[in-house]
Amino acid sequence: MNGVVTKQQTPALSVRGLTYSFPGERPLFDDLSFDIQEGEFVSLLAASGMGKTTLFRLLAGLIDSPKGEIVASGRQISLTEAASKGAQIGYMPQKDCLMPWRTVLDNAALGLELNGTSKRVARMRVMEQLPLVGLEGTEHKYPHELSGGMRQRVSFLRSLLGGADVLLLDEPFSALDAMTRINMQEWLLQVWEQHRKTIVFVTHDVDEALLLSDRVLVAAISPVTVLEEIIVPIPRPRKYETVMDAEFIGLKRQVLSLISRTQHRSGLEGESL
Ligand SMILES: Nc1ncnc2c1ncn2[C@@H]1O[C@H](COP(=O)(O)OP(=O)(O)OP(=O)(O)O)[C@@H](O)[C@H]1O
Repeated sequence: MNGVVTKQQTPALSVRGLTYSFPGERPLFDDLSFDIQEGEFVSLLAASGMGKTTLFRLLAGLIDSPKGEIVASGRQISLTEAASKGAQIGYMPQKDCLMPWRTVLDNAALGLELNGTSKRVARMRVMEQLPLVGLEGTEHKYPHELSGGMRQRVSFLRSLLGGADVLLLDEPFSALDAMTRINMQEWLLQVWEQHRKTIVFVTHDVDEALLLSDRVLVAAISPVTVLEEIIVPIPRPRKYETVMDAEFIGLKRQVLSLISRTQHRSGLEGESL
C-alpha cells in the first residue's frame, strides 16, 4: 500500500524528488516521488492547505521548483521546462475560468486555438464534441447563462480538446450542490470510460475519490514526503450507487484508517480531510 508505484509500463507522468516551499513558508513537499500510469484515473486526496493546487501548478509549469524533475510520456524533463510542455499536461483549475465575453463554442475552442488550430476547425471540433458533454444547443450561450455544472463541462471540454496527454483536474466539482455533483461524477465516469485519458483528480472527498479512480493517493501529513496508495479494484462501469456496496465501504474504511494511522504516527491526530 506504500508510496511509489512500480509497474512495468512507461508512466504517463513521473515526479521525482519534488521539494517545494513558497518563499519564507514551511515546506509543502519534501523529496516527493510518484508515478501515474497511462490511461489511469488517479485521485489525490488531501486536506485543505496541504498543497494540492500548488502541486498541480508545479506540474503544469505555472510555478517552478528548484528541486525535482518530471518524466512525461517517457521523456525526462526538469520541472522548470514543464511550462513549455503545455500540450502534454492540461490543467483545469478549481474555478472554471471561462471568459465571460466568449460563447460556449468559443470558450471550448480556446484550448485548440492556443495549440495553433484555426478558429474554423476548432469550432468544428467543438460542435462535434458538444453532445459528449451534454451541451448540444448551448453553443451560442454565454457563461452567465449556464449552470455551475454546465460551466464545468465547458471547461472540461476545453481541457480535453487541448490535446494534453495528462489532464489535471483540481476539485472541479467542489463548488457544486450535492445532486449536481453526483450527476457530474457519473458524467465524468462515462466520458473517461470513452476517452481513457490519463487523469489526475484532486479532491478532499473520500467517496468521490474512490468512486472515480483506479487508485487513490493519499497525502496524510505535511510536508508531503510520500503518497500512500489505495488500489480501487471495483469493476467499471460504475454508478453512484456503487458507494453503497460493501466493497466500496470496505475501501472507504481502509482510506480513513490509513489517514488516521498516518496522522497518529506523525502526531497530527485530530486533523482531518
Ligand atoms: N502564492 C503563494 N504564496 C505563498 N503561500 C501560498 C501561495 N499559494 C498558496 N500558498 C500557501 O500554500 C499552502 C498550500 O496551498 P494550496 O492552495 O496548494 O493548498 P490546497 O491543498 O490546494 O488547499 P485547498 O484544498 O484549500 O484548495 C497554503 O498554506 C497556502 O496558504
